[in-house]
Formats: sequence, C-alpha cells, structure tokens
Amino acid sequence: MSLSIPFAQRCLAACRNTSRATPLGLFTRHAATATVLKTPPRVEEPQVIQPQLTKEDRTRLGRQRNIGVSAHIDSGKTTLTERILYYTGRIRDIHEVRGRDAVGAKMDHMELEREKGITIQSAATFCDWHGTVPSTGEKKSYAINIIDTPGHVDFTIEVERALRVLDGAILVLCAVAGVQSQTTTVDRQMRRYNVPRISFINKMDRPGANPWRVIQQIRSKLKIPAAAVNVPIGTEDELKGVVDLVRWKAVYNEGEKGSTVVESDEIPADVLPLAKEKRTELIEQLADVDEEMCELFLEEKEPTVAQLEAAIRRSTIALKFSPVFLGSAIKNTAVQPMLDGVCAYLPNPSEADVVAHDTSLPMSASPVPLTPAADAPLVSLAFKLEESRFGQLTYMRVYQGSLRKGAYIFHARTGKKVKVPRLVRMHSNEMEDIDSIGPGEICAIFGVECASGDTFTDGSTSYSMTSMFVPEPVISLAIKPVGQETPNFSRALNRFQREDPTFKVHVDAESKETIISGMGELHLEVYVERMKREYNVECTTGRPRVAYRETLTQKVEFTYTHKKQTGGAGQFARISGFIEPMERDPETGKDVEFENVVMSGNIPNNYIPAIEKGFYDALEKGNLCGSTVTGCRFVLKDGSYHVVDSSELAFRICTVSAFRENYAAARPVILEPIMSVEVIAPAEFQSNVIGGITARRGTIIDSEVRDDEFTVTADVALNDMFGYSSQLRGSTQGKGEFSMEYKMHQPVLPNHQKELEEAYRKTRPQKK
Ligand SMILES: Nc1nc2c(ncn2[C@@H]2O[C@H](COP(=O)(O)OP(=O)(O)OP(=O)(O)O)[C@@H](O)[C@H]2O)c(=O)[nH]1
Repeated sequence: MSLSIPFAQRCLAACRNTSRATPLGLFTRHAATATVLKTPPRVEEPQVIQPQLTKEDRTRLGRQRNIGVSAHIDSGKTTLTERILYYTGRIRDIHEVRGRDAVGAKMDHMELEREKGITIQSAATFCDWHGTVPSTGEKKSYAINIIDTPGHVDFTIEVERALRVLDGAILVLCAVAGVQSQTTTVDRQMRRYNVPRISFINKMDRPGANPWRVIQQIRSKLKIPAAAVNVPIGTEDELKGVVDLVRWKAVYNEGEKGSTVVESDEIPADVLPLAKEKRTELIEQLADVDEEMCELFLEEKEPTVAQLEAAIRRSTIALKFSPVFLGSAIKNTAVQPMLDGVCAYLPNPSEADVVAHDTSLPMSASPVPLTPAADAPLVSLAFKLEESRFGQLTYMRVYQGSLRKGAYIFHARTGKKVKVPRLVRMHSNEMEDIDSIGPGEICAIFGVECASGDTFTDGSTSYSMTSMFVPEPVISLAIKPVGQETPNFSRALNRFQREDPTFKVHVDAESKETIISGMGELHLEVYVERMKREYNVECTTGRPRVAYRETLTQKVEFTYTHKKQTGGAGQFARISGFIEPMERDPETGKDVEFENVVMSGNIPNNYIPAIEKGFYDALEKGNLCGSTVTGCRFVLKDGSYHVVDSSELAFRICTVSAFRENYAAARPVILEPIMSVEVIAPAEFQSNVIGGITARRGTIIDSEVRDDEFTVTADVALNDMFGYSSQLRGSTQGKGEFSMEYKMHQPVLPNHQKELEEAYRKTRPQKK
C-alpha cells in the first residue's frame, strides 16, 4: 500500500483536531433532557466517590454486549435477527417474516406483526456467541442482549427507547436502495444517544446490489467515515461468502442454513484485486480518524491485524467511524462475520459513557458518571412498559449495582419503595425467571407501577437518569365504540397511553368526542385493530385530521389586570411583560419557555408558579383553530398584588386572560405538519410519480436514478398525503413503495387558515 505524505499529514492533523469534537461526538449521552438551564448559579459540588470496577466486573462486562438492530422499513432487520438467534443456538429453526410456514419470525410475536409482516413493537432477547477475536483468531464467549426495532416511522418511539438503553447498534442497509429516509432518521436517533454502530449491507443477493455505492452514501449522506471490512465472494445469486479484510481470510457459509463457517487463507483470484483495493481504502479511512493508524502511515508501515482491530474498535466506540459488513440474511450468508464484528468493535457496558443527575443537587450541578460495578448502589432505568397476562411488565436496563428478586427498590421520581416480586429475562414474548441481574444487563420486572423513562435506585442515592426524546403526534382522529361503551374501551386506551408516550387520548371539550393522536395513520390503525382483537371493542373512527399548531410571529408587550368583586372575597392580580416567538432548540426540542425577571417583590414569589401554570394553560388552546400554541416565550417583567384579594387562582386566571387578549396582536398563524416523503419505483414510472407529488403541492428535494429503479424525496404537507398509497399503487402498477416521516411544522396557506378559523368559530358557543 502506498500513501502520499501530504495525505498522511492531513490525516494526523485531522484526527488530532477531531479527537474531541468528532462528527458524531458533539452530543452527550444525556442530550435528551427536557429542561433548558439558564445562567446556572455557581454551586459547590461535593466530591463524589466513584465506585470501582472489580476484576470480576471487568471479566463479566468484557463479554457483555447490548445492541439494537435498526434500519429503514423492510431492510431485513427481523430476518437478520432471526439468523443471529439461530446461529447462536437461541432458536432451533429459522422462520421467515410473512413466511409460508405460518409461524413467523421469533421477534415479530404479535399476531398483527405476523399478518402485516412488519415489526410494530421492539422485542428484546439475549443469546451467547462464541466469537472469533480478529487479532488472535481464538474463540471467545460473549453474552449479547438484542433489541429488534420497527422500521416504520409511525413506531419511532420504539427505536428511541431501545437506543436510549443500548451501547451499540447494527445499522442495516439494503444493498440496492442504500441510505433511505428512515436510515437517516435512525442515524439521527443513534447520534442523539451517542450509540456507536457497525453497518451491515444486507440483500447482497439482490440483482443490482452495489455495496460501494451504499458505503459512499453512508459517508456523504450520514456523514460518517465508513469503510468495508468485508468484500463479497460471488455476486447476486452466486454469493458464497466474504473476504475478511482485517484477518485476510476467505469466509464461506456451508451446511444447513449456512451454519457451518469455513475459513480459508486462500483469497479467490477473481476477488483478490478488489480485496486489496478495499483493504487499502479501509486503512486510509481509519488513518483519517485514528491517530495511531495515521502514525503508522507516516512511517509507511503495514498495520498488524491487532493494530487494525484496535483502530477499528477505538474509532467505532469514539463515534468517528463505522465498519461496514456485507451479506445476505435471507441466503444465510456472512451473518456470522458480522456477529464477530459486534463483539470485536462495539463497546461493552463499561465503555459506554453514561451519566445520571443527582437530584439532591441543583439542576446546574454536573452529571454523575455511572460505573457498572456489581456492588455499587443500584441505578436502573425503566425504558418500556407492556401489559402481560401477569400484570404490568417493566423492561429495565441496570446501569450500576445489581437488581435482586425480593429486594426493595425506590422510584426516583415519587420516592415510593417497591418490592421486586419477579425478575425475568425476555426472549421475545417468552420469559426466563432469574434471581438477580448485574449492571450492564437488560431484564424485566413485574408488579412495579411506573411510567416509561423512570429511574429506580436502591434508595442510597438520589440519582435520576434523563428520559428519552418523545416526538409530538402529527395526526388524530375521533374514535367511538360501536354500540354501548364498555369499561374495556377506556381500559384499552389507558393501557396504550401508558405503554406508548407517542399515543395520546383526550376528550374534545366542545364536541365531547374521544380523540386519539399518534405518529401516523398506521400507528392509529394498529391501536384501533388492537382494541378489537385484545379488548373485544369494535370502534368506528372519524376522518384523520392532522395535528395543527399555532404560533406567534410578533412580539407583544402587555399589562393586564384581573379584578373581580362579587360580594365576598375579591380577586385581584396585575401582570406585565411580553410574549414573543421562540425557535425550537434543536437538541432538546423545547420551543416554549417561561421567564421571570420581576424585581423588588412587586409580585410575591409564591404567586410566580401560578403565573407559569397560567401561561401553560393558555398554550393548550390557541384562539385560531383551538390547537396547541408552540414557539412562544413568555417574559414576566412586573405586576402588583393586593394583600387580601390576590391569590394563586387570581394570578393564574390573570395570565390566561392576558395571553388570550394579546394573542391576536402577536399575529398568530396556523402551522401544519410537513412530511419528508420518499418514493421508490421502477424508472419507467418516474414522471407519473413526480407528477403525483407535484399535484399534491409537494416540493421535490432530491431524486436519484440507479439502474432500473429511482428514488425521489419530497416535502409534502401531511394534509395532502391522505390516500397517497392507493394513488401510488395505481400510477406504478403496484410496483412503487413510499415511506414518510415528520419533518417540521410550517404555516398553512392563508385561504386554508381562513377555512380552519371559520370552522373552529362555528364549533364554539356564540357569545351573547
Ligand atoms: N433478497 C433478499 N431479501 C431479504 C433479505 N433479508 C430480508 N429480505 C426480505 O425483505 C423483506 C423485509 O424483511 P424484514 O426482515 O421484515 O425487514 P424489517 O427491516 O424487519 O422490516 P420492518 O420491521 O417492517 O421494518 C422480507 O420479505 C424479507 O424476506 C436478503 O438478504 N435478501
């Protein structure tokens, strides 16, 4: 391999400069916090004595991996997970997604998932893998917890919660379609929680498979340095195995369902030139991000297998690089080398950077790093709830300390003490009872009341972990049971809401209808179907309505007095300040804020929380179309009170009225959700598809034609997307596919705003 000195010098400079601010490393593991801190007061921080890892901890953690499998819809996550479970001996046979054997893949255990052939809920399992250590070629035993997540953006919360608690991930891509819209979404989610990833280019058996183009897209679209660590042997139908570029071996799958891995030092002559070229590329990419590899370059030395392995591991864990594996899950080819890669390159729980907040200290205090030592004080996070035959099942990730059956744990938010009556490890929908579980592990417990995202401790610390990011619903519909309403109707809705923070239910004050809201039509459809199947409640639904929002476009100063004298005690409150537009914080998602700058006690401190509450009350319903008001800062500057007539209630009412009265002057507008839509179809239908999108007022963002297929990405208002699937089917002879995900809210057109305002006015009681 030859490398020019200027290139090597550039590498050295680049990796020195990026050693902290890596392309992915700009986020912190606790980035999803919902609170924005403002000019934090300086606090004396107590010295925290960090628990230490023992030798046993290190040995146990060294063989532990917690990984997720994430990707765009239909990339083959479930098919791949099924192989992983088979090769690790966790299941005795392979069943396919939508398989003809009517069994279905292990991880898609819901009846609805098996019927639709999609993953709706994430499923957790664990397995043991005797992996090959690249540098020594020896076998080592690893314990892997795996979470298979849905690809549909409608079920995105499942991906959020999985990534929140995982240490590493396999990003699956299709060898033909490459980086797709939801690949970008899961990539963003992985960044949010600082999850290192290896990439697996699946479907290498498909005609038109081109992994090199996909790797280019990973670099350009996902902006992560990436390089292949495998090269395929054979193409499409003839795919036989891969060349392992790190160990320089040919690896073939033989025997029943590819379960026998045969290795050879002889690289097939027809693959040799490509393998050499791609190995050089791998080293070059690593030199760009890893200092040690770069220095080897400067010295023009060939790295050893151990050096190469260490550089891939270091840079993957540092979120600077993604090693790319290739294979075909369906053809049982090259899944085992990828599993070796999971063990070799993804972090163990002690290498993941995890922190908690000490709630006994001010919010501005530095977070406390957690140490996965077995005898440290317990800190665990409930990341998913599920109703089961035996009551509420709570999935937990133990970060520090150990969790034992029969022990008492403390709910960090409520301080409530609860006993752990039953502890299990999950294998999809099956459970295995266990007595205790150590740090870095994933388990589930029964009989504990909590919400998803709650922290549990052993009571000796006040640690609390930040929760996950919960996106706002974009669509809603009215729902009504057919016939008489039974208790099962509200029981089902309560359960779904508890389990899924993106599914919301409310009763509309004016129409008295029950409204369900969620992330998309499919999301709501699945819950309506589950009501029928699991609760025997058949429902009728209204027309889906997009989740409009309202926002201000102008700052308004105000002074408002609330005064009421009705016989007995009066009500008096006066406030002044301003409301103004506020931009969404890209990291926290926060776009409303209350700020108090009142000086000299003109409003006593005990009334300030009531004013803040009043502000949030007012945001619940804007005057234009009754939607939530977003993008608004409220600054309270001054006010006055009356010793007898002022009360918390008076200040709360005063704030709501002040907001409502000044709202119109802030020139509010109605916003609608805009979706990023991606359509893939055979090239001959390109003009039909583009015509269809333009007719729906879509803006084409990108389009790409490859071989005989094309992809087009466009921004389209969700309101204009109803009925698109049947239109696409019609215009592409059923051969087109599309996916969409929420991108942003944007002002509606003025005539549409007028219609919405008019319709809202009609639903409101007329003032006499
Ligand atoms: N040709 C080919 N097809 C594959 C391969 N892996 C999976 N498939 C097929 O792709 C389709 C989707 O596979 P799944 O495993 O359900 O994909 P998924 O990513 O889990 O899907 P969602 O969870 O619904 O997003 C199925 O029809 C599989 O049989 C592969 O390696 N090659």
